Amino acid sequence: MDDATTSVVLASGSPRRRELLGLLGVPFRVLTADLPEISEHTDPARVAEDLAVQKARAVAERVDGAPLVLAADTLVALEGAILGKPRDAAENAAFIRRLAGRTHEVFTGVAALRAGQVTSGVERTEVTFRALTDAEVQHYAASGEGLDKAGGYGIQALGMALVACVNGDYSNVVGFPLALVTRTLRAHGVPVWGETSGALEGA
Ligand SMILES: Cc1cn([C@H]2C[C@H](O)[C@@H](COP(=O)(O)OP(=O)(O)OP(=O)(O)O)O2)c(=O)[nH]c1=O
Repeated sequence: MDDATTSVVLASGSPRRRELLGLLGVPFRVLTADLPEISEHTDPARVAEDLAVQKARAVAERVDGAPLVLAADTLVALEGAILGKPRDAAENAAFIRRLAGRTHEVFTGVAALRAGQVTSGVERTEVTFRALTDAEVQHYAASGEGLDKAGGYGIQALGMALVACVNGDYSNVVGFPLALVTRTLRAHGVPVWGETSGALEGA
């Protein structure tokens, strides 16, 4: 397969997504587009998928040739409410207080677009926070770690200390569900881990 059909553009400014896509051994470049994260949907799974498609489309408009443009969007849902990124430390503390002692869902939508053809999917993981004291909530919010993250926490760093249990794909919580991304890349003919076409038939 030549380079034109296997080249991948990651439509994301997230360092986590860059790192996780790197684990799959897929060469890629990064291109981002600023867009307001607004969806006409209300169901969290549909919102995450829709925003991923919007991000992929916005970047695809700016690329030459026909690379595969890959985008993702992560959000946290608690009892029907969607928690995006907190505006400041006070809102971050409010998010963490709401999540404490409860189970919430993390949805990441993944979209892949090439030459106007888009495929998309969504992954869901349940995360349960342990009960937290007010001092713990304040300590975490003051760290600033959660400010650029959906739900106001990062499970891959200090936020790990808030978590009692994870049910589902861990990489989905970090923002890039590797099993779904692998399936998506293969469906578009992009080899993962240096495999040759057909080497992992049916995987
Ligand atoms: C819940 C959780 C989210 N996150 C991150 C993943 C996403 O980067 C971010 C959610 O915001 P997104 O809007 O999904 O992504 P982004 O703005 O960081 O990057 P881009 O749109 O350019 O791709 O929250 C973690 O890193 N750890 C976590 O535990």
